[in-house]
Amino acid sequence: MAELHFFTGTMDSGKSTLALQTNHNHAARGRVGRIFTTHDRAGQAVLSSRLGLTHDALEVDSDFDFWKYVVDTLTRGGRIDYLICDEAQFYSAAQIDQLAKVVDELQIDVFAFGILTDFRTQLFPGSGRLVELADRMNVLQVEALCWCGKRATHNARTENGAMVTDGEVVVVGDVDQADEPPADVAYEVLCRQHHRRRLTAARAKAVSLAPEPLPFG
Ligand SMILES: Nc1ncnc2c1ncn2[C@@H]1O[C@H](COP(=O)(O)OP(=O)(O)O)[C@@H](O)[C@H]1O
Ligand SMILES: Cc1cn([C@H]2C[C@H](O)[C@@H](COP(=O)(O)O)O2)c(=O)[nH]c1=O
Repeated sequence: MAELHFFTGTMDSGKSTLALQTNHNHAARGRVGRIFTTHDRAGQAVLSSRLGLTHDALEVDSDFDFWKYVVDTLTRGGRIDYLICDEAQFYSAAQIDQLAKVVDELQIDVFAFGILTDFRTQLFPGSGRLVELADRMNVLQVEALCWCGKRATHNARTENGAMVTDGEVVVVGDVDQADEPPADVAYEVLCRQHHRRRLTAARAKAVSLAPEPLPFG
């Protein structure tokens, strides 16, 4: 039986790497797949992993119809055994419904990868629909870590080094590896407590270096 799989984790937890590995393993056994992504950091129509691997992909724009694409391909004699769908948080709820229909009606496996929540801690529409519809939901085993050492569960956005909670939902960017000077817009993965307190690594460092008044008069 084909299934709709959803693999999720924070930014930088290895989702795109796993997407490429999944494709590699299925292709190595002679299965024929299609790779989709949207708004990848590396540009249009490419799926990229921070480990350096990339693969050509089909770019999913807002009016792309997965059901129509697959049915058209099969009707023209093409073969599709599975779909790899990266950055699935950016897909619309309707596109996730199309993926579920592809699984149920055409017995084609779908492997979707994406972050659950945005920089405001709210579910992306595509991810929310995947949580509702997926046969299997898997949280990535490689844990991204907050600066404090706890498991990172949230994606923070920083602007010029300061964490923000207002702005456009979709802004392509990368995790800020303590860049100096900080990027205009970057991301940092945090545990919930430090996301709530807006305590990024840079701010925690600044606070810890601030001179402390002695407890004497
Ligand atoms: N230089 C490196 N050496 C080993 N692992 C790395 C290196 N750079 C990145 N990684 C691994 O790659 C992961 C990010 O992979 P990626 O697939 O791009 O993540 P995601 O798609 O979830 O944002 C990191 O969590 C880390 O485990
Ligand atoms: C939290 C958040 C992220 N994004 C963007 C930033 C990146 O381009 C992708 C996530 O990619 P990754 O492979 O999981 O690192 O999403 C965004 O647009 N809005 C957000 O709130």
